[in-house]
Amino acid sequence: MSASSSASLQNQEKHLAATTALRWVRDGMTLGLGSGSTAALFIRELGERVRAGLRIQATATSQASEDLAREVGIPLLEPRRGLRFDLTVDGADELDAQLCLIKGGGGALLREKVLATASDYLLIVADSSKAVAQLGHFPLPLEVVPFALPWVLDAVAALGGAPVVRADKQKAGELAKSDQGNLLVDCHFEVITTPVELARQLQSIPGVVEQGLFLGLARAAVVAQGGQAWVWRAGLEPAAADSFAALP
Ligand SMILES: O=C[C@H](O)[C@H](O)[C@H](O)COP(=O)(O)O
Repeated sequence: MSASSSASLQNQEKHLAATTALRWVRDGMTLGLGSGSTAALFIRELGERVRAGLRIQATATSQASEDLAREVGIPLLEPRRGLRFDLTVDGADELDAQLCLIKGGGGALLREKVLATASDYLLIVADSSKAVAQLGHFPLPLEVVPFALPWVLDAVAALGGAPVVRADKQKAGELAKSDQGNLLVDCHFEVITTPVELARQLQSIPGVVEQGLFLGLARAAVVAQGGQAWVWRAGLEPAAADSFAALP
């Protein structure tokens, strides 16, 4: 398969995952809006439903998703005490059969984890390339306070994570910054055999604001493969998404 037809299949899968998730959004819900290209497809489709009369409110996990939500007419809620989300729909960079995730490829891991934690239901939407037997091939992102960077790099290297400070793709010679103005470090572990232990070790490094392992947070994932959307739940066999009239 050529690179362009594989990218187009991946886009079709992302779109199928996003539209499948949309079927389970109900009037009156308060939603968390994820970040990245798959979540963006969901936000665009959600905007169409809002313009057709669906009543929901939402908070976004990144400035880019917030801008998109505003553009497509989704009513937005500012963060406030007591705010909870019925459902957050977000993408992932990798997911395994236990619904352990790597997130943050787009740098939005901190706000994504805040909203995931404030949500009653985190639903992941993904194309089939994201499903892996073991996490770690995708470099694990960290959000890091700039002052702490050298020592964070030392600590990650000592854990075997081959850290790379992320460059800004748009501005040559500059480093990428998160929405909070922090730096992003991608850790190349290749295989993560003990994610809980690794998450604890990374989170305890001073200066690491957040790390991209999302463990025990996702309730389900819609993984699209070709023309079929599957629902993944931790430890269960994937089931056809069409068999669920409401959130799985
Ligand atoms: O920081 C970015 C997020 O974690 C995204 O949800 C993740 O990178 C997946 O993005 P995409 O849907 O573009 O593959």
